Amino acid sequence: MKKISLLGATGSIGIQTVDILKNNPENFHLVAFSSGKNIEKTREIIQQLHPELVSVQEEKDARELSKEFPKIQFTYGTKGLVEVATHPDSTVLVNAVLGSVGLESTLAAIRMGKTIAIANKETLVTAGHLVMEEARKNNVQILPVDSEHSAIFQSMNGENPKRIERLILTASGGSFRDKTREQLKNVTVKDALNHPNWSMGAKITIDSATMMNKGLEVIEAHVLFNMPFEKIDVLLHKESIIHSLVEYHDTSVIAQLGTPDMRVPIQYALSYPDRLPLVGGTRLNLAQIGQLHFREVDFDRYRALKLAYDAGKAGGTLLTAMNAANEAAVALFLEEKITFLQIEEIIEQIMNNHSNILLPDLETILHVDSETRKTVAKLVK
Ligand SMILES: NC(=O)C1=CN([C@@H]2O[C@H](COP(=O)(O)OP(=O)(O)OC[C@H]3O[C@@H](n4cnc5c(N)ncnc54)[C@H](OP(=O)(O)O)[C@@H]3O)[C@@H](O)[C@H]2O)C=CC1
Ligand SMILES: CC(=O)[C@@H](O)[C@H](O)COP(=O)(O)O
Ligand SMILES: [Mn+2]
Repeated sequence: MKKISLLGATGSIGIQTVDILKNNPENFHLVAFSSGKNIEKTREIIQQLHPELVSVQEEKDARELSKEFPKIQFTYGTKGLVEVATHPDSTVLVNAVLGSVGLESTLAAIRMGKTIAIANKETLVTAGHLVMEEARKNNVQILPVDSEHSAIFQSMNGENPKRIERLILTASGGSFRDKTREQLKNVTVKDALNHPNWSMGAKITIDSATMMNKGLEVIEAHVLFNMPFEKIDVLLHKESIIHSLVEYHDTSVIAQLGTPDMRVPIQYALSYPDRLPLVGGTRLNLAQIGQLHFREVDFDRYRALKLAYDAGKAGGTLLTAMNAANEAAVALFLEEKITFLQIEEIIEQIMNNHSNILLPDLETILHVDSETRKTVAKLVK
């Protein structure tokens, strides 16, 4: 029986994780979870899985819930995320919270020796070197949940990492993959939220449309698999059936395939090194699909992807600034305060004006993160 702490239980990844836990009560037990502002969903999860500790975003919600559920302990805010992540009874942390707010709790859980199943890519982008260094020191495994990284992880199983020639991340191209840059000028939030293959949270769906999602994933792959950026490629593959590939030095290419269903990588990270049957999973029928398509990525069309490679190669606080600028700009786009193309313009402006600090400590990262968000807010006023 694995005992689980879950950050971001009310989100897209969180809800799918909860489903897996519900379907496998003999394998997993939810000890503690966090949510944000969705109190209805928080109640539902409490009633279904009876955790010991729950953290919400606002203090007032924690107070209200503790009246309703007197046997459960409630906490809130950033300290609440840390309390959930470090609950003494859990051995695994599933980090499915959105954004760099997940950083401190991840580091705290690693210091407690917990296995980390990580969907929260912003944490790995903003402070990958700190996370991996802490994991090494504490002999902790960081297991990928992101579909591409899970595919790479599965394609590396039993292989010697020194024999890898390159990692190939597949990209669907997002909601606007068939549009030119000219056509992107007038796209709406509603259009951008219409991902062709995946049903996900709003922020990552916009990231897919700008291709910043793939940029964050290139950096995530560099961090998780210790691979230089020159050996990480992106390949457009509109069907999202091949979830990513690893090419070896003997020219062999090993990939992981499947119908687009995030429950597969989530469950694999939870059951690793075993595999469990997926309740309600859809089997891949390649004969029915008939054809898969591949295309080289155009860095002029997908400027955000180029910016992410640039930040990745530079390293340091430029990564934090890029990530925070993206988080802030996407939030503004979702509030209809800026246009779609302004997202990458803002990121580029922040990156151009940033004085980079290499190998930053946690305090520096948190400072750059919050200052960048303030600068973006001022730029848009
Ligand atoms: N969705 C997907 O299929 C995939 C997602 N990922 C990554 O997983 C992470 C989560 O994505 P996704 O599930 O789509 O996101 P969602 O927006 O659907 O969910 C985010 C979760 O985080 C909570 N949350 C947001 N802000 C805060 C905050 N400030 N404090 C505490 N909790 C907060 C939300 O709470 P509430 O809703 O209650 O307010 C919710 O539980 C992201 O890093 C994303 O890139 C990676 C691969 C695929
Ligand atoms: C499901 C998942 O892992 C997402 O990150 C997905 O990859 C988004 O798809 P694209 O970024 O390829 O459009
Ligand atoms: Mn992904």
